[in-house]
Amino acid sequence: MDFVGEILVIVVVFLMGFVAVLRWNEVRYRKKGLPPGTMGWPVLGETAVFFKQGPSFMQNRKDRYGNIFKTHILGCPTVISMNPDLNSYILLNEKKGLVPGYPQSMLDILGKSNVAAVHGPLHKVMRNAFLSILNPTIMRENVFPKIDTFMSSHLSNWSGKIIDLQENTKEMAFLSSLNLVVSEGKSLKSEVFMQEFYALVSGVLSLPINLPGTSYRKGFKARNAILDLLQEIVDKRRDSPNKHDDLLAHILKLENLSDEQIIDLIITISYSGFETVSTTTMMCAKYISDNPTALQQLSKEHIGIREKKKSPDDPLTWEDFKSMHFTKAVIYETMRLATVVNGLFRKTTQDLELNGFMVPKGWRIYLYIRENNYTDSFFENPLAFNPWRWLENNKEHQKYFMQFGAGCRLCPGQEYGIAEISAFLYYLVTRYRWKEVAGNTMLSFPRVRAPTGLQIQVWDC
Ligand code: HEM
Repeated sequence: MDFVGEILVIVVVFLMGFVAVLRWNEVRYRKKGLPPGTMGWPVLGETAVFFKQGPSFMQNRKDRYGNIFKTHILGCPTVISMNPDLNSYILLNEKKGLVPGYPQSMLDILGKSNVAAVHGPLHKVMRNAFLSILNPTIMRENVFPKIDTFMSSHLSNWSGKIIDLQENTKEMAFLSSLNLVVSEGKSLKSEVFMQEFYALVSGVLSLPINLPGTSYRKGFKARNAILDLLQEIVDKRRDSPNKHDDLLAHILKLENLSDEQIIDLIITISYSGFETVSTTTMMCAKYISDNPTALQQLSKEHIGIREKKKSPDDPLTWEDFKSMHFTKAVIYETMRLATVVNGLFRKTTQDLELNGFMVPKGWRIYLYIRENNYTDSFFENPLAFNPWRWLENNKEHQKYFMQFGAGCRLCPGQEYGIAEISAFLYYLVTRYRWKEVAGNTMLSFPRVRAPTGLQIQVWDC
């Protein structure tokens, strides 16, 4: 056989090998009653194509198999549901064996007491702890004034500068919650802390492959560094006679929480409000500058609040925040149109029948909620930025708006997050005018992000 012939034989053998492995992987998941779909490669499944194609991966499979199908992503056999009513049912029925099913990477990196990952009695303990430290009185008297002071200072001296809103809002979300949770945050090498935190965030949704250079390995290392920093703060606090006025002081008053649970709670607060808040804030600024009528109405609301104050520099009050109805509508509409949260993960604790399909025990379910936001029977003219729709009395579409989740997992940081974004927008709109600099492009999946940043040129009002 000549050289070309040998190469051909090798290629054919390889191709046959690939096909055999793919086929074997399909056959081993062929159980009666499972939804239709494909499983891809052993271990890797269809993760790469899922991330690469995002919404079109979903649409292709929906066209081929219907709105419930199986696949293998992020290291697990997974059923994807694009059925809005089934998604609501799953979120409202955790007790029927539909518990959170976030990928292993998230549990390893955010900790095994992370509220969003645990279920049963531990979930109750951690969620109650969370709700008690962000209760309405603490929110009004302690948290909101701090958010306001932080935002007022964060948005000072922007005039004449080019600001990268993506970087800036990330920094804002991280520092704002660090400042609130541990008041030592600022003096505590916050730059080092921030870099470790960014590495932790990138590892949270990754394949759990612990090899040098993987996001998972970097995220895990960052977790350990953050654990050391936080443990040092907790130890010092316990030995300190000084009084502190931050969320950690409230957390340390809670009974029956171990140090590990306290630290996981701090990481959860910082993580949960990081990407959601920073992305929503960045996209709010983008949408209002693209929609002059919305910007005009927002300015009117904010200037109205400022004009009622003795001095324009007086801080925002809780009552001011509560009166910002149009601001809240802008935030909701931004979350809908940009789809800050694409989907939620659940896991079955027993074999379950869902919509006529069998989902085996231990499988993941990915509730793909993105599509609801662009369905015209839920949101008329869904591709238009229309904050006014949230001021109407139509509650029907709100049932399908799941950006804050639903049921016993409904986001407990919702008001805190909206307060941060509202205060940011207030100082942006009342102090500055801005214009996007050319060359900004946006990607929408798996995260909303501007690969080269979102630059704006800023002037004083
Ligand atoms: C615009 C901002 C935000 C969005 C879009 C958002 C979205 C969500 C969603 C969709 C869930 C449900 C997850 C699930 O069912 O698996 C959730 C849960 C959660 N969120 Fe938020 N969130 C935001 C802000 C925040 C903030 C600022 C915090 C912290 C202060 C926070 C803390 C949490 C926690 C701890 C949970 C888990 C609750 C549980 O499992 O009981 N979130 N969030």
